[in-house]
Amino acid sequence: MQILIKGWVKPMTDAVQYLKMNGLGNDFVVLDARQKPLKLSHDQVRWIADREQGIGCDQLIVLEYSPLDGVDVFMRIYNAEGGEVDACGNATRCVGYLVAEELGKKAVTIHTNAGLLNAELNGDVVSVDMGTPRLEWDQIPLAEEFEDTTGIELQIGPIDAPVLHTPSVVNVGNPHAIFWVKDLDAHDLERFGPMLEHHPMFPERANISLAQVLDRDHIKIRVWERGAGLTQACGTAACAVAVAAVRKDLTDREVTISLPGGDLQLEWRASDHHIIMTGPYELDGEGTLPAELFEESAA
Ligand SMILES: N[C@H](CCC[C@H](N)C(=O)O)C(=O)O
Repeated sequence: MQILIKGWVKPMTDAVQYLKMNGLGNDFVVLDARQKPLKLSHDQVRWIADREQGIGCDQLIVLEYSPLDGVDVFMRIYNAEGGEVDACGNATRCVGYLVAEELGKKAVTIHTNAGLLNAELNGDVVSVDMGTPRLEWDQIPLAEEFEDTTGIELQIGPIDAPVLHTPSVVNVGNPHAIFWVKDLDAHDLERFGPMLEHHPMFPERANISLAQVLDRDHIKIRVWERGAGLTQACGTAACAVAVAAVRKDLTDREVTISLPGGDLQLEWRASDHHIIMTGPYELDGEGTLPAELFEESAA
């Protein structure tokens, strides 16, 4: 049986084909492991994600069958550093497109470790219901208890002269810390990102966003992603920032989030507290992984 997704024909050979996709420049290698299960080691993921030695991507996405009835696909997500994570907004739009095209449906259900996500294909954009945010300190999670997660106290910098910051924290299937700034370009995120990602306050580390509110319906952000570093865009960060901005009454519930790679439309719906993220998807190409990549696992 062959699966045709816009020309991505899976020959029934041992070669492992992949698609290259991106959401606003946040790029992915997508493998379809539904016909032939794939068990990837940390090192194999890192090789695939490596932009010099391998194929190059921010995240590796593996499609599997979901064990749940009525669910169209299971989406497994690995960061470039090799670890598996539970949510990836931009990739969810890309997978939503792939599976909707393949099944000839407009709306599909995607199973992730963070829960079931509904994606709807509307021409050149996909809208994803990313579910409801988790807002309690132990759901982020944080190492210390905070009543108000719209602004926690975070000591950063040298022991003898620490600087107190008060980021907002939100979990949208993965942990996010949002630092509100007046001028996005005045901060060296490449330098601060890794320190903040690994701050002891975040036992599962965190995705770090700098957010500049431009208007009640527009926020500009840059993101240092956990396990991937600076990316052109981060869908879950856009979701987290939109939720945090409403909680702090900085914006209304429908907001445009501008990232270096482009804009996402976000709504944190008042009726059911679901986060609806709408944005583009792009199919960049396809290829075949080298057979030797899998020889080591046979060894
Ligand atoms: N780095 C994220 C996963 C990818 C998120 C991002 N690519 C997105 O579009 O949401 C994490 O470790 O939680």
